[in-house]
This record gives sequence, C-alpha cells and structure tokens, in this order.
Amino acid sequence: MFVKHGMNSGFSSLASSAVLRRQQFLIRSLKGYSVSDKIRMEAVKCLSGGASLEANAESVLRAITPSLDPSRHKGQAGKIAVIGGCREYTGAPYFAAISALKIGADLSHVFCTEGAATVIKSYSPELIVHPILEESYNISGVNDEGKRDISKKILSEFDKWMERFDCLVVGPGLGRDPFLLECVSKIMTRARQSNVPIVVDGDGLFLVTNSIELVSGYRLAVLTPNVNEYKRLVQKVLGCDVNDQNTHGELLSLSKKIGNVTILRKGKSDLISDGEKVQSVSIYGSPRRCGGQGDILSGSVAVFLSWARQCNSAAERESTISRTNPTVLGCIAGSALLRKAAALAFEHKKRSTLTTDIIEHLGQRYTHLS
Ligand SMILES: NC(=O)C1=CN([C@@H]2O[C@H](COP(=O)(O)OP(=O)(O)OC[C@H]3O[C@@H](n4cnc5c(N)ncnc54)[C@H](O)[C@@H]3O)[C@@H](O)[C@H]2O)[C@@H](O)CC1
Ligand SMILES: Nc1ncnc2c1ncn2[C@@H]1O[C@H](COP(=O)(O)OP(=O)(O)OP(=O)(O)O)[C@@H](O)[C@H]1O
Ligand SMILES: [Mg+2]
Repeated sequence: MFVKHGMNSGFSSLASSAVLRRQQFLIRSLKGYSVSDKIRMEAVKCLSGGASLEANAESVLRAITPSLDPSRHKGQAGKIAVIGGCREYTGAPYFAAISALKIGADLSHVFCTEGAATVIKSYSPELIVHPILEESYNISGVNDEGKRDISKKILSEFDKWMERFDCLVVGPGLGRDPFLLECVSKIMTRARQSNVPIVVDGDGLFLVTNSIELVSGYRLAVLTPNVNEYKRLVQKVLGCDVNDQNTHGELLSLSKKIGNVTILRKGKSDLISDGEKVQSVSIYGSPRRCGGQGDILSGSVAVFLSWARQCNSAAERESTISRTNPTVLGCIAGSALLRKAAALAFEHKKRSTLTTDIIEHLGQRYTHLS
C-alpha cells in the first residue's frame, strides 16, 4: 500500500526535486545567522563530544535556541504543523500547536476534521486550522472510487502547504478511524519524501506501530510513546513484553530495529535514544499526571528539533559538522522545558494544575534565554 523509497523512477525524480526545493528553502531560512548563533553552534559541538547530556539540558536549550534578532523575518523561527483533531479529541492538537507558538515558533498549523476545526479555531485565533481530514462515519454512503477521490483531494490539499513546514507532529488527538489513518499514512509518506521531520505521538503511534515501514529507517522521525504506546511498540517490533530490568538495552534495540529512529520514552525519567546511546532527562517536574502533558511535549520537540537542525545545517556550511543528532537535542530540550514548566505550574496551582496552566509557564520559564 505504501510507496517505498527508490522503487519508482517517476516517484524518485519527484522526491529528489522536492528534496532540492526543501534544501534551498532551509538555506534561505538560514541567511542572517548572527555571531550569537555561531556561539550557540559551538555549544552544540561541545555537547556532541560524548559527555552525558543529562546534566546539560539547560545548555542544550541555550545552544539550540535562536536569538530574537530584529533582522529575521516571520517564519525563520519555525513553522510547525500538527496532524490531529477528530470527533473525540480537540484538546490534544490544540495543546501541541499552541505550545509550539508559546516556545517561540512563528506559525503553527493544525490539520484536522471539519467538526474539530471550528472548535480548535475557537480556542485560539493564533492557530491556522485546515479542516481537511475525513472520518468514515462522514462518508459512509461513498463507494470505493469516491473514497479514493476524497483521499487524493486530502493529499493535494496537504501538498499545497507541506514544504513550508519545518516539522510535522502526527497524532495528538488523531483518533483511530481506519480511513482517516490511511490518509494520514499517505501524508507521512509524502513528508518523508521531502525530508520534513516527523514527531509521532498519540494515535500516530497507534498507526505507526501497525505500519512500522512508515518511519523505519527515517532518521528525521521521532517517536514519543507513553507507557501504553511503548508497550505496544515493544510487543510489535521486538516481539516481547517490556523488560524493566533492561530499560536502556531495550530502548537501544527498539530504536535500532526501527532503523535508528529517535525514541523518547516518557515516564518518571524521560529516556531518549537514536540507537547509538541512551540519554535521560530527570529534572523534577510535577506529580500531577493530568492528560495533555505529552501533547505539550510533542509540539515542543517539533520546535526544538527544527532549531537544532538549523544549527547543524549552518555548522555544516562552515565545514564543522556537528556530531549531535538534532532529533535527540530536540527531545532533550522539549523534555527539560516541559518538566520545568510543570514544576512552576505546580508551585502555583498544586493539585488543581492542568495542562493549560503548564502551557502558561512555558514562556515564563524561558524568558531569560531570549
Ligand atoms: N484533551 C484531549 O483532547 C486529550 C487527548 N488525548 C489523545 O487521546 C488519544 C489516546 O491517547 P492515550 O494517551 O489515552 O492513549 P492510550 O493508548 O494510553 O490509551 C487510550 C485508550 O484506548 C485503549 N486502547 C489501548 N489500545 C487500544 C487499541 N489497540 N484499540 C483501541 N483502544 C485501545 C486504552 O485502554 C485506553 O483506554 C490520543 O490521540 C491522544 O493524543 C491525550 O493526549 C490526552 C488529552
Ligand atoms: N511518573 C512520572 N514522573 C514524572 N514525570 C512524568 C511521569 N510520567 C510522565 N511524566 C512526564 O510527563 C510528560 C508526559 O508524559 P505522559 O506519560 O503523561 O504522556 P502522555 O500519556 O502521552 O500524555 P497525554 O495525556 O498528553 O497523551 C513526559 O514528558 C514526562 O516528562
Ligand atoms: Mg499522549
């Protein structure tokens, strides 16, 4: 069902021209990197030297965050798209998309179903919301050919926007409708052809666990499983139950088996691996486990990994190639910031702390870094 890389020459040339356009776009958006950006690149290079990143999450945050430079234009600090939002869930895509903006991205889009779109728009005028996805219940009278047409239309609507995005977040509040998930797998394949990074969370992980080829071997993919999602992933990919006696070895094996995609296993400590080594973020957060904190994390990781990629691309242009994987840096920064914001929110709101309270503290925790 899915188009594989290099399997079709027409597809290959389409993909390579898309990759070229994207590279040109990245170079354009890097113009105007300042002296302070170069200092940050040096910090990234130091961090890639092999020392544990656990104690250096603050340094990672500082290293990858671009300066608030007046010469920059709208879009250079990041354009993120969240694919999620259906009949059941509207909060999750909102949390992910608004967190991206609160951290410092310039534009945040949401691609969701029509019913969810009105609700998400009413939460925030800052978000750009595209009501393009369809669920089976809404097209129950449509025959197979009609469904193929709808699917094509969804893909072409998404295509109009895709190359503008620095990162996609697939899954917060996506639901598990089979027709909708099939369309989303096509969107993911298209994003992969254009080298757009993809953070996969929530129901996106449900999709990927059952169709691992969507991300397998894609070094710009990040999976952010919670306890249930991790369990399903381990069972499917490694064919066994989660082994809490061998957390690091298991995470390494899982990442390697999926072709070195980056995995952020959420829990008491967040564990991050791209199959090379395991790093953890254990900064004290909050004892509240209200729903939606993972959605903040996925939106945050998307922004930070986009910033980390810009640092690395600029470093490469100066022939000093950073050895740090930007997807790993993005995970470390996202996890650290969420935990610190959660701690601040809990200080104020105690047991009544909610996800919206944590979002309000994302910027506050971050202002000293501007
Ligand atoms: N306010 C909101 O809109 C929120 C929405 N959320 C969204 O809720 C969705 C589910 O996330 P969870 O973290 O609850 O997911 P989990 O996988 O942790 O659990 C979801 C529920 O589905 C059940 N389930 C597990 N495996 C299943 C399967 N194979 N088929 C059907 N049901 C299964 C579980 O028993 C559980 O009750 C995601 O899209 C997530 O993004 C959450 O992010 C929380 C906040
Ligand atoms: N036991 C814990 N102790 C401390 N922090 C935790 C714990 N479990 C999760 N977290 C933190 O909460 C964040 C969200 O993780 P969680 O497991 O709640 O995700 P989730 O279930 O996907 O959330 P969501 O409700 O948004 O779907 C993680 O980044 C992690 O840092
Ligand atoms: Mg989740």
